[in-house]
Amino acid sequence: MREFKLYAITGEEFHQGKSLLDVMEEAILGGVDIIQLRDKTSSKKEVFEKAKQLRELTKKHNVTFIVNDHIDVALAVDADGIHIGQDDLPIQEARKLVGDKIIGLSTHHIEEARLAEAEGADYIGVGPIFETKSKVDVVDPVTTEYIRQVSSEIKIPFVAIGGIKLHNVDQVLAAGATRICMISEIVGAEDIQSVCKQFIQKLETKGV
Ligand SMILES: Cc1ncc(COP(=O)(O)OP(=O)(O)O)c(N)n1
Ligand SMILES: Cc1nc(C(=O)O)sc1CCOP(=O)(O)O
Ligand SMILES: [Mg+2]
Repeated sequence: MREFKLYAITGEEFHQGKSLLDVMEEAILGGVDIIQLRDKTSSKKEVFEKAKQLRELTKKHNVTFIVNDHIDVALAVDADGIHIGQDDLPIQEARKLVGDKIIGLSTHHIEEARLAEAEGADYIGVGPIFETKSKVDVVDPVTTEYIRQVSSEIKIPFVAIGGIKLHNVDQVLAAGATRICMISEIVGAEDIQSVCKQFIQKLETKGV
Protein backbone atom coordinates (compact mmCIF):
# COMPACT_ATOMS: atom_id res chain seq x y z
CA MET A 1 0.00 0.00 0.00
CA ARG A 2 1.27 3.47 -0.89
CA GLU A 3 1.89 5.72 2.12
CA PHE A 4 -0.85 8.26 2.84
CA LYS A 5 -1.52 10.96 5.42
CA LEU A 6 -4.50 13.08 4.35
CA TYR A 7 -7.63 11.04 3.58
CA ALA A 8 -10.87 12.59 2.30
CA ILE A 9 -14.22 10.81 2.07
CA THR A 10 -17.02 11.99 -0.18
CA GLY A 11 -20.15 13.38 1.47
CA GLU A 12 -22.39 14.84 -1.18
CA GLU A 13 -24.79 16.29 1.39
CA PHE A 14 -21.97 18.72 2.27
CA HIS A 15 -20.85 19.61 -1.27
CA GLN A 16 -22.76 22.93 -1.42
CA GLY A 17 -24.01 22.42 -4.97
CA LYS A 18 -20.59 21.63 -6.39
CA SER A 19 -20.10 18.46 -8.42
CA LEU A 20 -18.59 15.36 -6.84
CA LEU A 21 -15.66 15.49 -9.26
CA ASP A 22 -14.95 19.19 -8.70
CA VAL A 23 -15.01 18.73 -4.92
CA MET A 24 -12.69 15.74 -4.94
CA GLU A 25 -10.31 17.32 -7.45
CA GLU A 26 -10.07 20.41 -5.22
CA ALA A 27 -9.22 18.14 -2.30
CA ILE A 28 -6.54 16.36 -4.31
CA LEU A 29 -5.06 19.66 -5.46
CA GLY A 30 -4.95 20.69 -1.79
CA GLY A 31 -2.87 17.65 -0.90
CA VAL A 32 -5.27 14.77 -0.18
CA ASP A 33 -3.43 11.57 -1.12
CA ILE A 34 -6.25 9.01 -0.70
CA ILE A 35 -9.97 9.35 -1.34
CA GLN A 36 -12.94 7.15 -0.52
CA LEU A 37 -16.27 7.03 -2.31
CA ARG A 38 -18.91 6.71 0.43
CA ASP A 39 -22.51 6.84 -0.75
CA LYS A 40 -25.19 5.38 1.49
CA THR A 41 -28.24 6.35 -0.58
CA SER A 42 -27.63 5.88 -4.32
CA SER A 43 -28.41 2.76 -6.31
CA LYS A 44 -25.62 0.32 -7.08
CA LYS A 45 -25.62 1.55 -10.68
CA GLU A 46 -25.22 5.18 -9.56
CA VAL A 47 -22.43 4.26 -7.16
CA PHE A 48 -20.72 2.42 -10.02
CA GLU A 49 -20.96 5.48 -12.29
CA LYS A 50 -19.48 7.72 -9.59
CA ALA A 51 -16.75 5.19 -8.88
CA LYS A 52 -15.79 5.07 -12.56
CA GLN A 53 -15.38 8.86 -12.63
CA LEU A 54 -13.41 8.95 -9.40
CA ARG A 55 -11.18 6.11 -10.61
CA GLU A 56 -10.31 8.20 -13.66
CA LEU A 57 -9.68 11.30 -11.55
CA THR A 58 -7.47 9.48 -9.04
CA LYS A 59 -5.48 7.80 -11.84
CA LYS A 60 -4.87 11.19 -13.42
CA HIS A 61 -3.49 12.55 -10.12
CA ASN A 62 -1.83 9.34 -8.91
CA VAL A 63 -3.96 9.22 -5.76
CA THR A 64 -5.19 6.06 -4.02
CA PHE A 65 -8.88 5.27 -4.53
CA ILE A 66 -10.98 3.31 -2.04
CA VAL A 67 -14.65 2.31 -2.31
CA ASN A 68 -16.73 2.07 0.86
CA ASP A 69 -19.03 -0.95 1.37
CA HIS A 70 -19.37 -2.09 -2.29
CA ILE A 71 -16.71 -4.72 -2.96
CA ASP A 72 -18.26 -5.52 -6.35
CA VAL A 73 -18.06 -1.88 -7.43
CA ALA A 74 -14.44 -1.66 -6.25
CA LEU A 75 -13.59 -4.67 -8.38
CA ALA A 76 -15.59 -3.45 -11.38
CA VAL A 77 -13.72 -0.13 -11.58
CA ASP A 78 -10.37 -1.53 -10.44
CA ALA A 79 -10.22 0.68 -7.35
CA ASP A 80 -7.10 0.36 -5.21
CA GLY A 81 -9.10 -0.99 -2.31
CA ILE A 82 -12.18 -1.21 -0.16
CA HIS A 83 -13.21 0.07 3.24
CA ILE A 84 -15.42 -2.21 5.32
CA GLY A 85 -17.00 -2.00 8.74
CA GLN A 86 -17.47 -4.33 11.69
CA ASP A 87 -20.81 -5.56 10.30
CA ASP A 88 -19.50 -6.31 6.81
CA LEU A 89 -17.83 -9.45 5.46
CA PRO A 90 -15.05 -10.83 7.67
CA ILE A 91 -11.61 -9.80 6.43
CA GLN A 92 -10.65 -13.34 5.38
CA GLU A 93 -13.72 -13.52 3.11
CA ALA A 94 -13.16 -10.02 1.73
CA ARG A 95 -9.53 -10.96 1.05
CA LYS A 96 -10.65 -13.92 -1.09
CA LEU A 97 -12.62 -11.49 -3.23
CA VAL A 98 -10.17 -8.59 -3.54
CA GLY A 99 -6.83 -10.38 -3.58
CA ASP A 100 -4.01 -7.95 -2.93
CA LYS A 101 -6.14 -4.81 -3.07
CA ILE A 102 -6.14 -2.65 0.04
CA ILE A 103 -8.59 -3.60 2.81
CA GLY A 104 -9.37 -0.93 5.38
CA LEU A 105 -11.48 -1.82 8.42
CA SER A 106 -13.21 0.49 10.91
CA THR A 107 -12.38 -0.15 14.56
CA HIS A 108 -13.75 1.41 17.73
CA HIS A 109 -11.73 -0.30 20.45
CA ILE A 110 -8.40 -1.96 20.90
CA GLU A 111 -9.71 -5.55 20.69
CA GLU A 112 -11.09 -4.81 17.23
CA ALA A 113 -7.77 -3.25 16.23
CA ARG A 114 -5.82 -6.30 17.43
CA LEU A 115 -8.14 -8.62 15.52
CA ALA A 116 -7.95 -6.50 12.36
CA GLU A 117 -4.17 -6.67 12.46
CA ALA A 118 -4.14 -10.42 13.09
CA GLU A 119 -6.60 -11.05 10.26
CA GLY A 120 -4.65 -9.07 7.69
CA ALA A 121 -6.28 -5.65 7.32
CA ASP A 122 -3.99 -3.25 5.46
CA TYR A 123 -5.05 -0.28 7.58
CA ILE A 124 -7.64 0.49 10.24
CA GLY A 125 -9.94 3.43 10.86
CA VAL A 126 -9.74 4.62 14.46
CA GLY A 127 -12.80 6.53 15.55
CA PRO A 128 -14.99 8.35 16.01
CA ILE A 129 -12.52 10.50 17.90
CA PHE A 130 -15.02 13.32 18.43
CA GLU A 131 -18.77 13.69 17.89
CA THR A 132 -19.76 13.57 14.25
CA LYS A 133 -22.98 14.28 12.38
CA SER A 134 -21.72 12.62 9.20
CA LYS A 135 -22.61 9.05 10.14
CA VAL A 136 -25.89 7.69 11.45
CA ASP A 137 -25.92 5.16 14.29
CA VAL A 138 -22.37 6.10 15.15
CA VAL A 139 -20.90 4.84 18.42
CA ASP A 140 -19.94 7.26 21.20
CA PRO A 141 -16.66 9.12 20.70
CA VAL A 142 -13.68 6.91 21.48
CA THR A 143 -11.58 10.00 22.33
CA THR A 144 -7.89 10.57 21.68
CA GLU A 145 -7.16 7.91 24.32
CA TYR A 146 -7.93 5.26 21.71
CA ILE A 147 -5.36 6.84 19.36
CA ARG A 148 -2.78 6.55 22.16
CA GLN A 149 -3.58 2.86 22.66
CA VAL A 150 -3.41 2.05 18.95
CA SER A 151 -0.24 4.01 18.30
CA SER A 152 1.57 2.28 21.13
CA GLU A 153 0.46 -1.25 20.23
CA ILE A 154 -0.70 -1.70 16.62
CA LYS A 155 1.85 -2.06 13.82
CA ILE A 156 -0.34 -1.68 10.72
CA PRO A 157 -1.20 1.84 9.53
CA PHE A 158 -4.13 3.54 11.22
CA VAL A 159 -6.10 6.64 10.32
CA ALA A 160 -7.98 8.78 12.85
CA ILE A 161 -11.54 9.72 11.85
CA GLY A 162 -14.68 11.31 13.24
CA GLY A 163 -15.35 14.96 14.02
CA ILE A 164 -11.82 16.05 13.13
CA LYS A 165 -11.62 19.77 12.33
CA LEU A 166 -8.85 22.31 11.90
CA HIS A 167 -9.53 23.52 15.43
CA ASN A 168 -9.11 20.12 17.13
CA VAL A 169 -6.64 18.26 14.89
CA ASP A 170 -3.68 19.23 17.09
CA GLN A 171 -5.10 16.97 19.84
CA VAL A 172 -5.33 14.10 17.34
CA LEU A 173 -1.73 14.55 16.22
CA ALA A 174 -0.49 14.99 19.79
CA ALA A 175 -2.03 11.61 20.66
CA GLY A 176 0.08 9.91 17.98
CA ALA A 177 -1.96 9.93 14.76
CA THR A 178 0.06 10.38 11.58
CA ARG A 179 -2.88 9.92 9.20
CA ILE A 180 -6.15 11.80 9.41
CA CYS A 181 -9.47 11.38 7.63
CA MET A 182 -12.33 13.82 7.26
CA ILE A 183 -15.66 14.18 5.50
CA SER A 184 -17.41 17.44 6.40
CA GLU A 185 -14.40 19.60 7.27
CA ILE A 186 -12.93 18.99 3.81
CA VAL A 187 -15.79 18.47 1.36
CA GLY A 188 -18.05 21.02 3.07
CA ALA A 189 -15.43 23.77 3.06
CA GLU A 190 -15.86 26.97 1.09
CA ASP A 191 -12.20 26.81 0.07
CA ILE A 192 -11.35 23.11 0.00
CA GLN A 193 -7.77 23.53 -1.20
CA SER A 194 -6.99 25.97 1.57
CA VAL A 195 -8.40 23.67 4.28
CA CYS A 196 -6.41 20.71 2.95
CA LYS A 197 -3.22 22.76 2.82
CA GLN A 198 -3.76 23.81 6.43
CA PHE A 199 -4.15 20.15 7.46
CA ILE A 200 -0.95 19.29 5.57
CA GLN A 201 0.85 22.10 7.35
CA LYS A 202 -0.35 20.77 10.73
CA LEU A 203 0.91 17.28 9.81
CA GLU A 204 4.26 18.65 8.63
CA THR A 205 4.66 20.70 11.79
CA LYS A 206 4.40 17.41 13.69
CA GLY A 207 7.07 15.92 11.42
CA VAL A 208 4.70 13.74 9.38
C1 LIG B 1 -11.28 5.57 6.89
C2 LIG B 1 -12.62 5.14 7.36
N1 LIG B 1 -12.78 4.78 8.65
C3 LIG B 1 -14.00 4.41 9.09
C4 LIG B 1 -15.08 4.37 8.23
C5 LIG B 1 -16.42 3.90 8.69
O1 LIG B 1 -16.77 2.69 8.04
P1 LIG B 1 -18.06 1.85 8.50
O2 LIG B 1 -17.91 1.54 9.94
O3 LIG B 1 -18.21 0.73 7.56
O4 LIG B 1 -19.23 2.87 8.35
P2 LIG B 1 -19.76 3.52 7.00
O5 LIG B 1 -18.72 4.47 6.50
O6 LIG B 1 -20.01 2.42 6.02
O7 LIG B 1 -21.01 4.23 7.42
C6 LIG B 1 -14.87 4.74 6.90
N2 LIG B 1 -15.85 4.72 5.99
N3 LIG B 1 -13.63 5.11 6.48
C1 LIG C 1 -17.75 7.62 8.15
C2 LIG C 1 -17.27 7.71 9.53
N1 LIG C 1 -16.79 6.62 10.21
C3 LIG C 1 -16.44 6.91 11.45
C4 LIG C 1 -15.91 5.91 12.40
O1 LIG C 1 -15.59 6.29 13.52
O2 LIG C 1 -15.80 4.77 12.01
S1 LIG C 1 -16.70 8.53 11.85
C5 LIG C 1 -17.28 8.85 10.31
C6 LIG C 1 -17.74 10.21 9.87
C7 LIG C 1 -16.59 11.16 9.63
O3 LIG C 1 -17.09 12.36 9.14
P1 LIG C 1 -16.67 13.78 9.70
O4 LIG C 1 -15.24 13.99 9.33
O5 LIG C 1 -17.57 14.73 8.95
O6 LIG C 1 -16.93 13.80 11.17
MG1 LIG D 1 -19.31 0.50 5.89
